[in-house]
Amino acid sequence: MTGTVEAAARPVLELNNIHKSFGGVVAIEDFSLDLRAGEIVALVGDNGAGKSTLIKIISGVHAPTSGSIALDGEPVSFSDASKARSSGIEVVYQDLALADQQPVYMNLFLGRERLRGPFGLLDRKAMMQETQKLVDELDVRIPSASAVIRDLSGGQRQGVAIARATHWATKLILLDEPTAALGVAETAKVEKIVLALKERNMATLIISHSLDQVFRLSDRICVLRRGVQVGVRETAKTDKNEIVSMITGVA
Ligand SMILES: Nc1ncnc2c1ncn2[C@@H]1O[C@H](COP(=O)(O)OP(=O)(O)OP(=O)(O)O)[C@@H](O)[C@H]1O
Repeated sequence: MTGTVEAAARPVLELNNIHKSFGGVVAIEDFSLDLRAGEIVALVGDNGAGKSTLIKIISGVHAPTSGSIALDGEPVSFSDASKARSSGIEVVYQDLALADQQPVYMNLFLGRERLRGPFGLLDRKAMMQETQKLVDELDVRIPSASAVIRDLSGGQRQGVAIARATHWATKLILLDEPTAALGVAETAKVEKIVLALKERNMATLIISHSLDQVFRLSDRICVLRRGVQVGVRETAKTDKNEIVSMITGVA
């Protein structure tokens, strides 16, 4: 039992003193944050604060100039995004990377298809069944696992993208403005799916420009200002005024 408690308390992701420059531009100056299983942390900050750069560092797209990253207590250094993916980190971007002409189940397994038999044929039945189970669990409302992506609404597509990330992520899901392109009703549905990630014990980091959304979804809020982590607050113990003044630096 003690072991379980310790495992739950240990951060899934630790970012320590991350710094990132692009030539002369300092995008991240000094950033540290821990993320735990089953929690949603919102990353907020003004335009250009460095939020997307951080997501790209965690997901292996950019290497930090200095600083260290640990996953489950083990130091990691990803040479590219596929290394981060194979370590259990998945990203959902605002502009979806879904194949429009393909059915939902093929998108779920894109590049990682299930094969069967000696000739390595696509195991469509297994992929469809797994997809259906997952979309049911996450309550992603789509007509069926074989529906074609182009026939789905924006919210349904984003639901599929999050389901795909959930299927492959073992540790961490990064959501970069997942509802930026959606209307109110669709946003509400996607937020429900994001909240369901907590029940799957996933650690989730979400970038959002909507403070209303941040307060609906997150357990903690991490504020970034000009590349510096200026504070982390428990959502239940702060309010919008405090977060806005942390974002802007104006008390
Ligand atoms: N590949 C790059 N080359 C040079 N500079 C970059 C690069 N990527 C980001 N930057 C710079 O780093 C800083 C942080 O940018 P970033 O996109 O991470 O901010 P952001 O908080 O995600 O902003 P937004 O909310 O507008 O998306 C900016 O000054 C940006 O111009």
